[in-house]
Amino acid sequence: MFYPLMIDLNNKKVVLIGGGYVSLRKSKKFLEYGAKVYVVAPSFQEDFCLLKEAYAEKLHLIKDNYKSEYIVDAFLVVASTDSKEVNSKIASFCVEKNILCNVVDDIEESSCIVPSTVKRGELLISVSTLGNSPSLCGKIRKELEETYDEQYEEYVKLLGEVRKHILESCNDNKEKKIILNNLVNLNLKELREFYKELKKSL
Ligand SMILES: C[C@@]1(CC(=O)O)c2cc3[nH]c(cc4nc(cc5[nH]c(cc(n2)[C@H]1CCC(=O)O)[C@@](C)(CC(=O)O)[C@@H]5CCC(=O)O)C(CC(=O)O)=C4CCC(=O)O)c(CCC(=O)O)c3CC(=O)O
Ligand SMILES: NC(=O)C1=CN([C@@H]2O[C@H](COP(=O)(O)OP(=O)(O)OC[C@H]3O[C@@H](n4cnc5c(N)ncnc54)[C@H](O)[C@@H]3O)[C@@H](O)[C@H]2O)C=CC1
Repeated sequence: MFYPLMIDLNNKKVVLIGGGYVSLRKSKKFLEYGAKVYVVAPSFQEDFCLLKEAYAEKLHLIKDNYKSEYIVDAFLVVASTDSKEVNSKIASFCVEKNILCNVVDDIEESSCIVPSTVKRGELLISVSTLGNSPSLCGKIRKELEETYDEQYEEYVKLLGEVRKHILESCNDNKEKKIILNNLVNLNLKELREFYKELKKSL
């Protein structure tokens, strides 16, 4: 059973074995979330060069076939070669060493899988079908991107600011909860006004 959990990957060592399209897509995402990314493969999809230019410090490309020495100290490993045998060997090593492992061609051998995500600043929405249909994940993600548009970046940030002030200034727990519950019924314009008034009163 997969438990939905948010993991801080900042400066964590993530190793992807395989340098194809799937590895490229996943590497980009890990880099966006601050991981130190190592990719091991005998040959790389050409866009890895562009990614290396953008993330000179954080991305390391190692031209070699898989060897366990590349993953022994990893926090998270992605087995993303086009060989079932190699991917399976990587997965077994990770089980033995207690390393999180995402196997791109076998959910049964994966100890973690990657959901689709919509990120609007500090609002993060994830969608999973537990491997039944990655295409449905993509479809739902696109629908959510329309419902939760770019405005939500400012909206969630403001909610966070207002909440901080209310937690500091309101001592009545019941009242505090009612205010916080009702805040999310304001639209962005109303919330901006509310925040302006709140700051004036401090
Ligand atoms: C189990 C899992 C393991 C993992 O990778 O973590 C897995 C496994 C496999 N994917 C396959 C295929 C495709 N995957 C995508 C896309 C995504 N795949 C992602 C996650 C996951 N994929 C995990 C489960 C997620 C869940 O269901 O909750 C997403 C959400 C996140 C990400 O990878 O970043 C990202 C969507 C990004 C977005 O659009 O938002 C597309 C679409 C495309 O490429 O256009 C296709 C082709 C169409 C199709 O198959 O639907 C195959 C068959 C390979 C083969 O042909 O043999 C396997 C292996 C198998 O099924 O055994
Ligand atoms: N989880 C997902 O979202 C998806 C998974 N897949 C699966 O992912 C696998 C990989 O797909 P692509 O990236 O498109 O393949 P690809 O053919 O573009 O890339 C495969 C990579 O693996 C490398 N490789 C092969 N043997 C290796 C070894 N011993 N050590 C290190 N690297 C090695 C190759 O050099 C190449 O860079 C497919 O077999 C498919 O089953 C495919 C689509 C989506």
